[in-house]
Amino acid sequence: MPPQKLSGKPEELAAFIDKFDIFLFDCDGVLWQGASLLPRTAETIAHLRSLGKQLLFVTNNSTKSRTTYQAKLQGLGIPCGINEIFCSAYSSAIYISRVLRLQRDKRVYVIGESGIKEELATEGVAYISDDGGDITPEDYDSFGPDEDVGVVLCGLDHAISYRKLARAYQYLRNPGTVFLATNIDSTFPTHGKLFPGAGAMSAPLTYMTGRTPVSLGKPSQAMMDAIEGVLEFDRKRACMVGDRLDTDIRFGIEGGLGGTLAVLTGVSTEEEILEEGATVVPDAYLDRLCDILG
Ligand SMILES: O=C(O)[C@H](O)[C@H](O)COP(=O)(O)O
Repeated sequence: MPPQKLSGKPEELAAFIDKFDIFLFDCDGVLWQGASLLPRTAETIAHLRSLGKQLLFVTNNSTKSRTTYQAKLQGLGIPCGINEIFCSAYSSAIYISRVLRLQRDKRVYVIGESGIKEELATEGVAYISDDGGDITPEDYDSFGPDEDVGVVLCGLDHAISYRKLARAYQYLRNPGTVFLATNIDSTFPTHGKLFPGAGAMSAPLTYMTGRTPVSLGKPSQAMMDAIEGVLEFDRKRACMVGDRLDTDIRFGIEGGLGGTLAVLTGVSTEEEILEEGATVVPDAYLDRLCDILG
């Protein structure tokens, strides 16, 4: 069935919203673009809360920790609890400490930003990273496989460099080193345009090593399982709201959620949503999130 466009159709929209007790919100491209909140977002979130809906903010953006997201949301006028936030930096840290159970004497080599480092520290996982300066003759001599590095974890890094990648490549030459990515989004929506996403950071390593990272962000169900590990909810009464078909909407569909709702303020376009033969199709879509307010 083609997805229903719900903008400007208050009755259909109310009936759709009524089907769910919990809404999982993607962040970049749904709530905000970069530092700018999209129009009337805080009001829309408050409206859903006033209807008694449970909310969860689920973002692939690993540059911030849950604590920093909580401060960002609150600063933008969206009060929320820390347990309402789930980011790919957190799901990666949980995966490394609780699923992989990385030995205490092993370290994680991080390509990424403070969000990953903070979440690893909270889980008690030791990590190293590189400052990313120019590679030097000494680096060519000293870089090499390191038995102490058990995991290479790659996320969005606005200061990605040859040196960071060269070091990761040496660690990954050891087949025992686990290769993880916080998420593998090809692009990242900000300032009304698309820029390279986290997947563009790990892709050169895949090209170099022939190895594909395990991704801990949407649409990976490892993220859904991690969410369920901390929050009990009925999947059939849950709706995933997102701007991206291949991550958010696919995450909801493959997770067996009761519904998926796309918005057109981020990556995926109306043409892609309505494309004949599309493999990932939301149940419904809106021009923008605040259309929920009518
Ligand atoms: O490349 C990335 O990391 C992502 O494009 C970005 O951070 C997505 O965040 P989300 O839309 O899940 O909030």
